Amino acid sequence: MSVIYNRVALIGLGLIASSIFWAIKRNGLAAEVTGYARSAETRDTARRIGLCDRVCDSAAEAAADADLVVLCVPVGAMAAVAAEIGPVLKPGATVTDVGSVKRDVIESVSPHVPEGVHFIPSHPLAGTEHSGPEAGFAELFDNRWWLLVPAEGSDRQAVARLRALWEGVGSNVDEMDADHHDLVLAVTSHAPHLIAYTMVGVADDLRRVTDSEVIKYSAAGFRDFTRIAASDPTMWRDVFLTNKDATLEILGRFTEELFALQRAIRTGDGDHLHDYFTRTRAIRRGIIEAGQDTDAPDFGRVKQPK
Ligand SMILES: NC(=O)c1ccc[n+]([C@@H]2O[C@H](COP(=O)([O-])OP(=O)(O)OC[C@H]3O[C@@H](n4cnc5c(N)ncnc54)[C@H](O)[C@@H]3O)[C@@H](O)[C@H]2O)c1
Ligand SMILES: O=C(O)C(=O)C[C@]1(C(=O)O)C=C[C@@H](O)C=C1
Repeated sequence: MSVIYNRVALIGLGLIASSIFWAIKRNGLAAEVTGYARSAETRDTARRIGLCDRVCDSAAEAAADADLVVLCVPVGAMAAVAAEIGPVLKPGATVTDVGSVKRDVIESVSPHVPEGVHFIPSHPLAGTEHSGPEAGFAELFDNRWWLLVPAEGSDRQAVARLRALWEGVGSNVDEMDADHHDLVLAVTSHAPHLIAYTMVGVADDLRRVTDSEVIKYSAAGFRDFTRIAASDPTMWRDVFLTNKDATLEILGRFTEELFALQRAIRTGDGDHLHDYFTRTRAIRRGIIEAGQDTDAPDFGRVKQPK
């Protein structure tokens, strides 16, 4: 593949930034990648592991002269970082972000983006429960969605160029409106994370009753919850504070369904439970059949006779 941006700057050097760096290097998509992280310790680690061609001591130094700046910090830190780099951005450059929430990021970053610089928010639908500069790997975005959230009237050439970069790191790219994005992600990512955090919290409370059995005998379903609940506390605090309305809307619906299932269990309504689980199983089969979860152990096996 060929160079898409001459110089890319990564602000915030954690899981997502380091994965972007390794994926850019894998396919030679930029001539130079600069980087900055707030803590000196993270910058030292980045230098030690060769993360970025040049690690800078300020966000402004990393962003100056960049053709593309990627904001890879927690959603709540986006505004401060944008304010710091705004004055040094060169005309014609593009700024994007990888934040898990889009409306809030647009409102907090846009005021700091000068005229003549393209701001094209984006979001990779890929991650792990790990964080920090050593957590990244080049394959993270392979065959995952990467959503672009351009404002109406955005420069289409700038959008196409950013699309080419994210396709170059292995993703499938789609465009979406910010509010729709935040609602969809509240269903598919934000509410599920909150439920996992809660379930693990409940188990931890119970542990005092059952000693270490909850951990010792934890079945696969619970182990999946513990993986999700190990995700970065700062990142997820910011997600819930900035995608408040959509998350509360989905949690409201979740609670209603939970009460209905609770009632079915109490009244012995097996038909309700069976019908409900049949419906949800069909959703899982649909995801696998659409080829959207190639990591799943049951991938390719769903067409067996029922
Ligand atoms: N982890 C995921 O699964 C995932 C997936 C998709 C998108 N995202 C989004 O990507 C962004 C980064 O997440 P991550 O998982 O890479 O986090 P991370 O914790 O691994 O890295 C965040 C980095 O930002 C730095 N940072 C924090 N505040 C800063 C500030 N004010 N100035 C400069 N640097 C600062 C931290 O030191 C760290 O290096 C978040 O906005 C998150 O919502 C995360
Ligand atoms: O796989 C995981 O560990 C993730 O939580 C990744 C995940 C998700 O919910 O799917 C988390 C947050 C994002 O903004 C995008 C992806």
